[in-house]
Amino acid sequence: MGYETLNVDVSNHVALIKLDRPDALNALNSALLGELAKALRAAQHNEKVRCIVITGSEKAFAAGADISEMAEKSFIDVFMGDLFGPEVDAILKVRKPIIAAVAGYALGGGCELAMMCDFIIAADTAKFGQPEINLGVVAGIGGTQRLTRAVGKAKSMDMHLTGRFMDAAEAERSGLVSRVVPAKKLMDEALSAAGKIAEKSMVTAVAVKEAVNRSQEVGLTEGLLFERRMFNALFATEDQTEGMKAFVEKREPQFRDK
Ligand SMILES: CCCCCCCCCCCCC[C@H](O)CC(=O)SCCNC(=O)CCNC(=O)[C@H](O)C(C)(C)COP(=O)(O)OP(=O)(O)OC[C@H]1O[C@@H](n2cnc3c(N)ncnc32)[C@H](O)[C@@H]1OP(=O)(O)O
Repeated sequence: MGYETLNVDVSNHVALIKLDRPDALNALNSALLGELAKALRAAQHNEKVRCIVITGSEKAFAAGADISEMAEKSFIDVFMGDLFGPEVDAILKVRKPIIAAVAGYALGGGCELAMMCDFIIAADTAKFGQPEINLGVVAGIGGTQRLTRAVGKAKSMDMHLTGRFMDAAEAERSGLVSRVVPAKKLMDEALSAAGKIAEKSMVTAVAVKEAVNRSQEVGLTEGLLFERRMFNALFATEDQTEGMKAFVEKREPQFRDK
């Protein structure tokens, strides 16, 4: 499947999706977003794919929505056209784990895209920001909500109001990213993590993703109940039987549930 604005490669049960608009620092225009939605749907439906990695270039994961494209839009265009709504639905419907491998700029929609992934591995060159205020808008696909949940009100308010960027070290300290690696090792680290996930039980990985995401949506009591029902349910799977039997028999499990 050919793409104009992405490079997609599937190997070792991992789909690597590389944003490829280098001249615009991977600015997220409608063409790229349409192709990204298509690539994510393809990865979700491809039985060979068990984990997804989204990355950009050394200089930019994505420098945000494409400003030149947005500059032409009116209120009616964005309000009645549900600008970016379908694309956001596309990524949030993906049940397989998605890792964001971020080097360089992840700004505005680029930071929001990374935060919609399940976790972020950052190069030491990564710079995160929600500088929409400079353009006369607020973040439009989750920046004020997900960044605040990730790093707390103070830092989120600071970044949204001043438009300042957060470097990789601050992003790790703040809990926005799960780990920081030297830029040259970013892809090795991200693909290694994705490979490890791909070796796990698929049904269990999907359950983990749903349970952890639910913690961002509900209170503790409801979240604990959801987790408990998910734990109970997995005892109905062959992977739970195989996983626990393999441990007792001191051998590697051979997971099979999709
Ligand atoms: C299917 C799944 C998808 C699910 C997720 C959906 C995502 C949807 C995305 C839309 C989100 C909308 C809501 C969002 O909150 C709104 C925004 O994102 S607003 C944009 C926020 N970003 C910015 O404000 C950053 C703008 N860029 C800069 O400040 C600077 O470029 C920089 C990043 C600091 C780098 O500076 P420099 O190194 O000096 O480089 P240049 O500025 O010269 O840039 C090089 C080249 O790239 C072009 N460019 C850079 N950023 C953008 C951009 N955001 N849009 C368009 N073009 C951009 C720049 O114009 C230069 O091009 P040239 O002039 O050389 O032709």
